[in-house]
Amino acid sequence: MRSLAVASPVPPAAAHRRRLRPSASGREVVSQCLKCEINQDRPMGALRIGHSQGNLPRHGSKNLLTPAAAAISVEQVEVSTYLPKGDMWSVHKFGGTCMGTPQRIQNVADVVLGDSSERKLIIVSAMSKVTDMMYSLVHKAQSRDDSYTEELDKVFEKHMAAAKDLLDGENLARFLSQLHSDISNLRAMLRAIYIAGHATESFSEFVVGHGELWSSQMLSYAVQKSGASCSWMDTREVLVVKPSGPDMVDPDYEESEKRLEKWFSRQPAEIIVATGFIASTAENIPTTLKRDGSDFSAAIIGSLVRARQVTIWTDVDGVFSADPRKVSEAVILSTLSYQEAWEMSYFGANVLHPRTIIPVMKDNIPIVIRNMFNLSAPGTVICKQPANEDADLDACVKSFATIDKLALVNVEGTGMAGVPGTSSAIFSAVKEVGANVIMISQASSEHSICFAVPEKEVAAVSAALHVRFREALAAGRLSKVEVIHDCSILAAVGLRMASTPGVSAILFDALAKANINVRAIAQGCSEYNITVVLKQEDCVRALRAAHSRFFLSKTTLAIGVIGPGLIGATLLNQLRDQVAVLKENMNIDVRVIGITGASTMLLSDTGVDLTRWKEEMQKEAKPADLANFVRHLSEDHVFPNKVLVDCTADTNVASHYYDWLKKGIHVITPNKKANSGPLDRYLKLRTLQRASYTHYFYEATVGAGLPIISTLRGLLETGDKILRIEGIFSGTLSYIFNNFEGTRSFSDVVAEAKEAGYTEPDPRDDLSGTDVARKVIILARESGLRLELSDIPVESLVPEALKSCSSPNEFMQKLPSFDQDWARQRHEAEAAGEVLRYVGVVDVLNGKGRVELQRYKRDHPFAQLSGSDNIIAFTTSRYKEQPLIVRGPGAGAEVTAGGVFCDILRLASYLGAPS
Ligand SMILES: NC(=O)c1ccc[n+]([C@@H]2O[C@H](COP(=O)([O-])OP(=O)(O)OC[C@H]3O[C@@H](n4cnc5c(N)ncnc54)[C@H](O)[C@@H]3O)[C@@H](O)[C@H]2O)c1
Ligand SMILES: N[C@@H](CCO)C(=O)O
Ligand code: NA
Repeated sequence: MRSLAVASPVPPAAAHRRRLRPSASGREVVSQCLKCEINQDRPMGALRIGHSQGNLPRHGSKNLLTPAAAAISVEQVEVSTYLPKGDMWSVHKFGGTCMGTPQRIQNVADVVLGDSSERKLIIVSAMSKVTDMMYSLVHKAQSRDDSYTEELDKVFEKHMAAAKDLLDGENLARFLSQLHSDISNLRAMLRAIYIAGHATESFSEFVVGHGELWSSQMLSYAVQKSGASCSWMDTREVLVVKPSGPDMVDPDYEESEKRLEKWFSRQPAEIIVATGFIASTAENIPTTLKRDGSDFSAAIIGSLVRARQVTIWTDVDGVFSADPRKVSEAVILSTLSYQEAWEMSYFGANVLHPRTIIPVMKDNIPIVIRNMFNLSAPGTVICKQPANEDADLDACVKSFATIDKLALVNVEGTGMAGVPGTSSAIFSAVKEVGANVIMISQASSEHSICFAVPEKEVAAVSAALHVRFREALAAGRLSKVEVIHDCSILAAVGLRMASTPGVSAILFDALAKANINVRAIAQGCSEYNITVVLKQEDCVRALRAAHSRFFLSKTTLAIGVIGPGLIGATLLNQLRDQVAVLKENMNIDVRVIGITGASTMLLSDTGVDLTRWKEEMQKEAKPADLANFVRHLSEDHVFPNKVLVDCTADTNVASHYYDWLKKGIHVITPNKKANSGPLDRYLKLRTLQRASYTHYFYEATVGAGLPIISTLRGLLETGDKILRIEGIFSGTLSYIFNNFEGTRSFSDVVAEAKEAGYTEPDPRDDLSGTDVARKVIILARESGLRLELSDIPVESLVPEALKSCSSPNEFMQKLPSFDQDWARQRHEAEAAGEVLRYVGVVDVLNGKGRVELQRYKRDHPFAQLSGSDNIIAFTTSRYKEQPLIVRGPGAGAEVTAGGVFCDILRLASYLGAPS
């Protein structure tokens, strides 16, 4: 910690002897005549000050208003108390909302008293809305609008009411007498402005500064009530500033420090409550610190006393990692470097104005942003970044910000390369039309240069460039001056970011995965920001994608479940039981943000409560509308990665996969319809999948949760050659023939399979062999064969007479009449020492597939199955003598939903989740 800069050589007793008491009129601190003071120029001289009220003083030829609109006389006394500096001081600034009501002012007093620092300097803004009221008074008076008088009355009443609530006894009387006097001075002054129809800058600055005078006096009395030693400071006596541009001032530190020392020598209280916002010029004309003035006051004063810390009290918990209105998952940052705070405020983040940071930055004084209305929030500390802070990649990025309503201008042509002066010519043309260039990017080939300007300025810029480069364009040295409208900037802000390998990769990867196109990129050498230009319509999505990649769990998936039937519902329940574990162990944040059935749908922005999705579905659901459902998933939420899980058996739903993938929505499904549908559609879908960053997984379409598709992929991708795939692919038919024994009837066993959840929604899809044929086609296509479903000869087990049944129920009712036929077939096989098995074959060598009922000897592996077992044998170049066999339950709710869940995690890991 820093040591004391200046210690007091004078014992405290001496200090108190010289201290000025509050004047009879109620001013806690009596103003000194600054002009005389300057003339006398006695560095350590303290002043004894007389005080009279009501007159406007005259200095030289100028009609001046002293800080408190009070005329004063000055006489000298010797210096007795020096201003101590350093760690003993803490500075607090309370904004207008913190001072909004008497109760809040009392809360502020309590916070001040609760700070155990040895010395405290408290800077306050005017009560909320008062500064605006004061500006409006001036505005009305100079526009000769009589109503300024009523407005002045309101200002008076507001402060009187607040004071009556907050104070009592002598303090109240003092405050009210001062308030009366100030208001009557203001009335006179506003009258003068009204008559003149004009207010000079110093007149209006004088008027508006009263809000701070009153709020700070009330606070200082409130603090005094507790018996604490507290003085009130009118910072116009201390803070000296000089104009440094339109609506900007620079502090004069040296002069301010001198004046502060003198002020302190007269009032060496432990707590000083001071006005924010107001100051005076070197000529002692009252002025203000302009926008965000009180923060600036606090920073300057903090620097003058070399404070331990400056705390800015406001109504938010601290500085957010992104605009919380756009990114609901934005987090409060615990620390920020001064430069990061600078960058962020440039991008419009509600941080401190950059100039507020400068005074404290030079002394490395931390600024803490705290919430007055949530004292438990630790806030954000803005300080010098410790050099040894661990270089965690993610920690490099502190926040994201966006700027909308921009246009990119692209100047292109071969005549630019190696020609010095082109960029100067471009930007001087831009300057002539007064446009503000927000970002510039030029690739080193020098054939083009592009820059971003506000959309409203681009027409003028473009016209100016066309005029400036008319000849170059005509001669073809420049090929075009192009404008790209409706752009936004996304900026990532962070110290060391630009110099840490991998940060931009993560950023661009997140954008790519969210399917966002980047139009231009700029990264300064300043290390503090990477700027990308993108289409405005993509901007919020890009912001969320980038933000969630760096700030949320590493991989966030927003899921839409279509078809909460047997598999869909089971999946939702499995997710319910596992999401917390995934978040904790794998950093995967899974949110189901929509569920749609055939008739109703449930939408959520942040995630359905999976413990009660069924009730919600009944209570909150809207009529199902797939287009709206998909729109919700692609637009209405903060999550960058979206996946639709199709748990229907619907061909129509499957026909949308292509469009969804194109929109950047991943697709996961146990529905076989897309992969076994028309070949051209299938190929189109797969081509798109391969060409994009969007994923399509369908492991559960074959063998339910068994690793069939992934095994086949593994073989193919490592260069093995598939010769033949053969197996029992139907859980239903496996179950039926495994259990069709003894005295049991065929129809009973089918009903059992249906009951167990093995069958398709319509069991005829299983018995007809269609379901198996679809699986054969899926594996055949996966192996490279270009077959249509109709190319697969299928032996159907559905009796001809039942094919036309109108419903699955009717079919099930009529099935028993065919039990006799089935019993006969089975007995014939048994007599030969064989069993019936329904198999599918992909004959890759001959480019064919088939599905048929076959008889196998009792010792054949296909005869050894039980339950709903699937068995799939891959014969390949590597597995030629003995096939690679995958066996296990190949249907049923839990295993199928488990297979779909597995695909969801596969997706998460493709998107960057840890393995
Ligand atoms: N059951 C299994 O063992 C198993 C195994 C592997 C694959 N599959 C496949 O899983 C899928 C679901 O099977 P299931 O057994 O859960 O069937 P199911 O009939 O129980 O569920 C399907 C659900 O989808 C709904 N639905 C139908 N059309 C819809 C639409 N257009 N929009 C929204 N919802 C719609 C239905 O109302 C129903 O709730 C099927 O494609 C099936 O082939 C099932
Ligand atoms: N009905 C199918 C579900 C698995 O795709 C079966 O029985 O195998
Ligand atoms: Na599978």
